Order: sequence, then C-alpha cells, then structure tokens
Amino acid sequence: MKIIILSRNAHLYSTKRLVEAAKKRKHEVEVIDPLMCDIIIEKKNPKVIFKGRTLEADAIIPRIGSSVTFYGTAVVRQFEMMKVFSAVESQALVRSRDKLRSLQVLSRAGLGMPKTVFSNYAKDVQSMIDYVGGAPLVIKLLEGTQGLGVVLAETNNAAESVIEAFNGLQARVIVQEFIKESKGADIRVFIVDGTVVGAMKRQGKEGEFRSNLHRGGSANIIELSDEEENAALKAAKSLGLGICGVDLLQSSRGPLVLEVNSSPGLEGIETATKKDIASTIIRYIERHV
Ligand SMILES: Nc1ncnc2c1ncn2[C@@H]1O[C@H](COP(=O)(O)OP(=O)(O)OP(=O)(O)O)[C@@H](O)[C@H]1O
Ligand SMILES: [Mg+2]
Ligand SMILES: [Mg+2]
Repeated sequence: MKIIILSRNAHLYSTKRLVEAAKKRKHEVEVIDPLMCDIIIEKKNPKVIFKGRTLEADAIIPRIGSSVTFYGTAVVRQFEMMKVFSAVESQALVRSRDKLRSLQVLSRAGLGMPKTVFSNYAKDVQSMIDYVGGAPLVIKLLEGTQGLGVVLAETNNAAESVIEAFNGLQARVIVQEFIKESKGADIRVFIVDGTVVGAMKRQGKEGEFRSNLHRGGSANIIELSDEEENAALKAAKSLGLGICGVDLLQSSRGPLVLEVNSSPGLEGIETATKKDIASTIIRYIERHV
C-alpha cells in the first residue's frame, strides 16, 4: 500500500523509523511536509496538491508539531475527506492539542488528574491559588510544550507574581495542584490501537520537577500496574486517539493523567523498551486499510 507520513522533517528519528518500518513491510512510503500542501475543495472532488502533483495514498501518518496544528490538521482532514485512512483522526488531534479541552474530556471519563483551574478573570489571582489549595502549585502555559512554560511556584507570593506576569503577556495559563509524591518523575505510556506497546518512567535531572527528556530527564523501562494501564487506555479511548503517548503521575491517590500526546516521539520509548514500535504502527495501519 501507499503510505504518506505528514512530517515537516524527514530527518527526525520518528519519521525515519516510520519510513524504515513501512519499507521493511514492503509498502511504498513518502514523507510530505503538510505545510507545503495545497488543499483544493470543490463538489465531491477533494484534493491535496504537493509541488504541482495530486497526492494519492491508502493511509497517512500525521506527525504534526504543535506549532502547526491548524494547517496540519486541515491537511489531515482533507485526506479523510478523500477516504484515506489516518493513523490519528484529525478531530482527535485537534482535541488533544488543547490541554484544557482534553482535561475536561478526561475528567468526564472519570480519570484521576491533578486538580486544575482555568479562569478568564485575570484580576482575582488569589482565588485561583486557593482553588488548588495554595502553594506549592504548578502554573502551565496552555500552549506550552516539551516542559517549557511549566513553572513550579513554591510560595503563594511566587505563584501570584508568575500568574500576573503571564496575564500581563496575555498568555493563558492553567493552575494545577502540585503532586509532590511523583518526585520529579512521570510515566509515558505509548498506546497503539487500544494496546499498550511500551511504557517508561522518566525522571527529571537533579533538582528539576519536570521529567521531560528535552529538559535533561532520563528514561527507564517500567512495568505498569493494572490501574496505570487501565487509566492510560481509558485516556486514549476517551480522546479517540489510535496512536498516543499518555503521561501519568504516580500519586498517593493512584495514577493521575497529565496529558495525552497525539504525535508522541519514538526515540525515547524505542530506546528505553528496545522495541520496534514503528513496525507496530505500520501493522496497525495494515489492519485498518
Ligand atoms: N501538577 C504537577 N505536579 C507535579 N509535577 C508536574 C505537574 N505538572 C507537570 N509536572 C511535571 O512537569 C512535566 C511537564 O509538564 P507537562 O507534561 O504538563 O507539560 P509539557 O511537557 O510542556 O507538555 P508536553 O509534554 O506536551 O511537551 C511533567 O512531565 C511532570 O514531570
Ligand atoms: Mg509533558
Ligand atoms: Mg503534550
């Protein structure tokens, strides 16, 4: 079959691995930058044009960076209109990109999460702080990624100044209860087609509460408890994601979902688990086309 990987950079580890896996399984595969695609809409004849050529495929794998969500998902949607199977549905992609919206959906699904507050009323900073039980607390930029824009405020005064600073920059933030028992670690659960295909525990570097590998954290393979596995699977299902990385914190009241990533990186998880997750993704596509 013909597979298109929508990615801005063919040299990224994840993109390269997906190309390799597709070729190994005898598929035709091409990496296309979604930002270089034109979308043609007319009665019953949707098309995607890339460098003057009309694209055709049996399946696409969206690897859409968060800075290009709007245009990237428009291209994914166009392929869906052309009845091309997408490994991640455009609707689910959009939904998962919005931290606030995903937390709302996850909370309805009955999943545990750090208590989270969002307010449109910037003046009353003190009540935002009070809602989560005061400092220490975590302040997050809604559009943050790779741990940037995530701040731990250790005192109420610090919390107040940071929230005010973000407000002054017109940046939208959520305020979250700080889960100290997780001790600077989180769990990344990689899910493909409703099955856990790998899990790792990421530990932030010394003195860092953020466990992101991009912030210098390290990763180790981990055996999930049933409760953790169920929480991750339920999170993926409630957001409708065929491929995703669910981030959990281990807390005294059980696993808490932090976020669900719809273009999870393969490097960390394949290195930690020594599994060929790229091929698992290709096999998932084969089952659905
Ligand atoms: N409420 C919290 N309590 C304790 N630690 C937290 C909390 N929120 C975040 N952290 C730590 O900070 C890290 C980064 O936070 P989060 O995953 O929410 O944002 P992000 O990493 O910027 O988003 P993305 O994963 O999409 O790049 C988490 O992996 C976790 O280690
Ligand atoms: Mg994260
Ligand atoms: Mg994320």
